[in-house]
Amino acid sequence: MSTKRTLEGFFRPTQPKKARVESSEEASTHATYPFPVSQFPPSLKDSLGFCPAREGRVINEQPDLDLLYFEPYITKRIERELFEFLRQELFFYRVQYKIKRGLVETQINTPRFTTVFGVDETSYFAPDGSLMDSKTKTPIPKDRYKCRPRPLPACLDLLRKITEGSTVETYNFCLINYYASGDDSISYHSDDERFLGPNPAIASFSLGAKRDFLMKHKPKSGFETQSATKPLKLSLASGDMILMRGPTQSNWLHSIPKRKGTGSEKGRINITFRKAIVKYGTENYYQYNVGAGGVYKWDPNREEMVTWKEEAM
Ligand SMILES: O=C(O)CCC(=O)C(=O)O
Ligand SMILES: [Fe+2]
Repeated sequence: MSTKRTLEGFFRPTQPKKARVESSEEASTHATYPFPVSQFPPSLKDSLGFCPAREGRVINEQPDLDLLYFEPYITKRIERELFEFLRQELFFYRVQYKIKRGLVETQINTPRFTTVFGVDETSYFAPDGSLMDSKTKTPIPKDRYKCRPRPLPACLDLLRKITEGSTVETYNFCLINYYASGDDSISYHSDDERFLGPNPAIASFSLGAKRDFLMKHKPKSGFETQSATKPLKLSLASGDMILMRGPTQSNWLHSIPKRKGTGSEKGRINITFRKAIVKYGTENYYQYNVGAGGVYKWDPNREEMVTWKEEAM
């Protein structure tokens, strides 16, 4: 063995426990990002061209329900790589906020990691990353938003375009949840905010650990007779995508309940694509998915989310 190789071996840094995910040289940058987000490696980009892997199955046999379930959407060949890539490349938040009911103020700790990209229809990002007014095509006034909207990084924008093609809908927002373990959850809610317009379509991807997705009809008011609806339980697997559309959001609630000992500790990423039509939607999404706290990033050596510090880059 030559001296050179011996020395190289001596100085080689200790390997991380898990090999880092392959990532390409170019990355998406923006003044609002804490750090650049890598582009998909060619292996991922090429295989996404073959998605959806299956046709969607319509689930609409109950009142006010219209789902299109792709089982899976992301081909088996790449779902693991896509999960590892996104978990490693994105920045996340653990948002805290206060709600006031009457005189009582309660602190809410969002029980999952979140992040968001996008801007509502009244604005768009110019190629240089600046925000423009959709009507006048001129730069927006500095004070239009209480938050600092972020463009979708190239990797998520590619997935958005593919999703638009297969759902025949358009989206300008990408929200991401990371459920680190079975203790992370989202309680029963519906995504029928007025800023999404009537009958919003929401495309929701699952990657990583399998988790139960529960749906139940909204309670009827006291005067109405209880409609004959059955709660629904879908076991969402890595690569699956569920499109919720039509009257679904205004009539049904959905949740990911806490779960123990079913592999949930391996972590699950949920990606939703939505379309916000007014400025308030942008402010709401950044308030509840970025907030004012610190940045978290996946640490491949510790295999957990850790607080990210600028000097660590
Ligand atoms: O994680 C999921 O599958 C659902 C997430 C969700 O409902 C939401 O972010 O509004
Ligand atoms: Fe939701």
